Amino acid sequence: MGFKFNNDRIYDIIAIGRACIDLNAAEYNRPMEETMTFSKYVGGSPANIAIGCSKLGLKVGFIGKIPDDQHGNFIKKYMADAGINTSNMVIDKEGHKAGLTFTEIKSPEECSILMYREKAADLYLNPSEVHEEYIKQAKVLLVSGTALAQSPSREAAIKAVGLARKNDVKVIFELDYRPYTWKSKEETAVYYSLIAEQADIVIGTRDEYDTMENLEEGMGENQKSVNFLFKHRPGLLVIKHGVEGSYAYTRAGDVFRGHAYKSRVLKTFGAGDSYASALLYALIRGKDIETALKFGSASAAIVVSKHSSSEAMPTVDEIEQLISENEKK
Ligand SMILES: Nc1ncnc2c1ncn2[C@@H]1O[C@H](COP(=O)(O)OP(=O)(O)O)[C@@H](O)[C@H]1O
Ligand SMILES: O=C(O)C[C@@H](O)[C@H](O)C(=O)COP(=O)(O)O
Repeated sequence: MGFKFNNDRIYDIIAIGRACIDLNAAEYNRPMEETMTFSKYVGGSPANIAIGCSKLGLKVGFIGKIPDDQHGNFIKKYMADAGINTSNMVIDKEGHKAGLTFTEIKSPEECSILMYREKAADLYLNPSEVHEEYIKQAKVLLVSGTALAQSPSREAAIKAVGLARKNDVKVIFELDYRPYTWKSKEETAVYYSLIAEQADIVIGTRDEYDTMENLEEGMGENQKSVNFLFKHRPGLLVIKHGVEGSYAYTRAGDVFRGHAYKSRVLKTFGAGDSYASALLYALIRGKDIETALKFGSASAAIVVSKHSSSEAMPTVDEIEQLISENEKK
């Protein structure tokens, strides 16, 4: 069973949200306090997903705001070189800076991120900088939950969803909960449910669904989330459970399980973004949901074995090879 997209569009997917900088610990197995060297990559969940999709061969566009400085130049050039259309990446003229994410690799299982999101340029994307002419050229609009954290980026993202709905562009909501940018969990739940109810596909971890439902982490249940969201617009819900794998629920009542693949894990971050890019690639290319879950899991297994989130995004061949090696076992 697959998911139908509008095929007469220039872009397979347009993502809206942050394009930032990741500074990943270049020294492994030590706390950040003792880490002296970091490697720079483009980061930010929607940018990572856009890069992953482009590397898989999809035609990708991006809507966002980047700083008017060396980091902004780096982000724009990297994304353009990755094949992404950057015509709707607006340069901030008010002195806002790039969001920075430092990562810590204490052990393959114990990783964390430290985000600098104060006055990040992406949060200043204005609704007037979101254009219907651009959005209507896409099959899919990918909205990152973090874009809803503050105004005016919040209104920009809500406008984009409205334009997508008006122009029959499928809305994919990646919950992408980063507490650093939000004022309160109560507020997060309000905006998350508002957009999830209007989306065609929602993707998130079990904890992120708990946040959307305004529950303490660990208190939610997949079936209750599914019952709630299928009262609204979504046709497909994807709930991720880390190394335990993931589940996809369809409005028709089907449930599919995706298993995580064994990997030589270097760090855990990057799993979610690589998973989303390959899952969406597979769905957009008309593959069935079970195959899409395999694509997502295989892509994540590859990225957790590498140092970055964006640069490490795999090719279709690498993903297919990992899947077929596991099917021979
Ligand atoms: N340690 C791991 N080894 C292999 N695959 C993993 C690992 N962690 C996560 N994955 C894969 O990545 C997917 C998304 O990971 P998850 O941790 O649930 O999301 P997020 O990174 O957004 O928190 C999982 O469903 C699984 O397939
Ligand atoms: O999303 C960010 O701003 C940070 C990412 O760029 C970083 O690489 C990361 O944390 C990715 O983790 P994931 O959500 O597990 O894919």
